[in-house]
Amino acid sequence: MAIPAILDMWIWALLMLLLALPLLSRTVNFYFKIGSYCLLCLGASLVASVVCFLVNRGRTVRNMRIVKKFVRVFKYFYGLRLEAHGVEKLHDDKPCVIISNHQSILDMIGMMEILPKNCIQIAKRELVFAGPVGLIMYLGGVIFINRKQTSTAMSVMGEVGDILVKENLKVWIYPEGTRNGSYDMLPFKKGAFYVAVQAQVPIIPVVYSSFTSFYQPEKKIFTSGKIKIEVLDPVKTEGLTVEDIPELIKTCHSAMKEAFFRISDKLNENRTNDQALQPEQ
Ligand SMILES: CCCCCCCC/C=C\CCCCCCCC(=O)SCCNC(=O)CCNC(=O)[C@H](O)C(C)(C)COP(=O)(O)OP(=O)(O)OC[C@H]1O[C@@H](n2cnc3c(N)ncnc32)[C@H](O)[C@@H]1OP(=O)(O)O
Ligand SMILES: CCCCCCCCCCCCCC(=O)OC[C@@H](O)COP(=O)(O)O
Repeated sequence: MAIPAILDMWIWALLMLLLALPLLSRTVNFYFKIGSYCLLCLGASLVASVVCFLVNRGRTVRNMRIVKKFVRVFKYFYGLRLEAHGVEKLHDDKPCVIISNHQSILDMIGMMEILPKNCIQIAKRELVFAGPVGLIMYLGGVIFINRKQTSTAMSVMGEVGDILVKENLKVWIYPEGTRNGSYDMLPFKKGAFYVAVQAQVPIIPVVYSSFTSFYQPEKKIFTSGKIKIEVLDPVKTEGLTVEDIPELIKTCHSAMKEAFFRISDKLNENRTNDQALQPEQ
């Protein structure tokens, strides 16, 4: 008996939907999680801004302790387990430049997990306009730079170099200069190294394992997962000058890249060969 064409079409449509459901649910899950993360950031920023005003009455790096308390809760909402090693290297009450790889807007969770006291951050200027998120960054002492204008960015970073020792501050900079979700590390921008050499303070590299085991925006994947954090040994800059900066960058980049592949490797097992993190040849 021939199935009426209209019924046949509906059966096909239903079959297609059932087949697409896992993909659909993955995509729905991805946007739900990212959307909720942004809303969480906005809402928490608003509340944290009020608390910061009440407690510290304005812009001060001390507000970052309040930000930390809020952001450190986020990992539980997304089933992210963070495992940090060497964090004690950040607890020296002395100025330094902290540099770390930058993979996504989720990096805030990893940063706030280990952010030491009196540590300001360098951010792109656009973020100051992200509503309450920009407000809480401003209140927390974040320094905003215009990446499109090297000269002004350099002078702002130069000012950072001046206050580090004067005010016993640390500064956290993402030397890749932008989010990088690839299986590798981008070449480093030079600003962080100029600041460290100018202030003659150590550079402390921090490496986060690849998020690709649980977070791949291009494939709409955002599941629970594990982030390994490794704080590497401080790199001295005493006695160095701007001529030493290219070598300094190479030293930091290769140490971080080695650590990145090492701590990401285990998260790599279920990845196809061509995608696997390939250690430097
Ligand atoms: C309560 C709930 C809250 C929930 C919400 C969360 C709130 C969280 C709160 C708080 C945490 C906030 C965390 C914020 C995170 C934000 C992340 C970002 O936005 S990352 C993007 C911005 N960061 C960077 O871009 C830094 C890295 N970039 C640099 O350092 C660059 O060097 C820069 C921008 C200074 C210039 O970049 P170029 O693109 O021009 O490239 P180059 O190659 O580095 O420099 C070009 C030439 O300028 C010279 N130069 C660079 N810096 C110099 C300097 N300081 N002095 C002299 N010359 C310098 C270099 O020698 C080079 O010259 P020759 O080509 O070698 O001849
Ligand atoms: C009013 C609009 C509000 C929009 C919601 C804001 C939610 C923000 C979530 C926290 C952002 C934390 C800072 C961060 O990680 O920014 C990423 C930048 O490095 C991006 O640089 P780039 O675009 O990769 O060059």
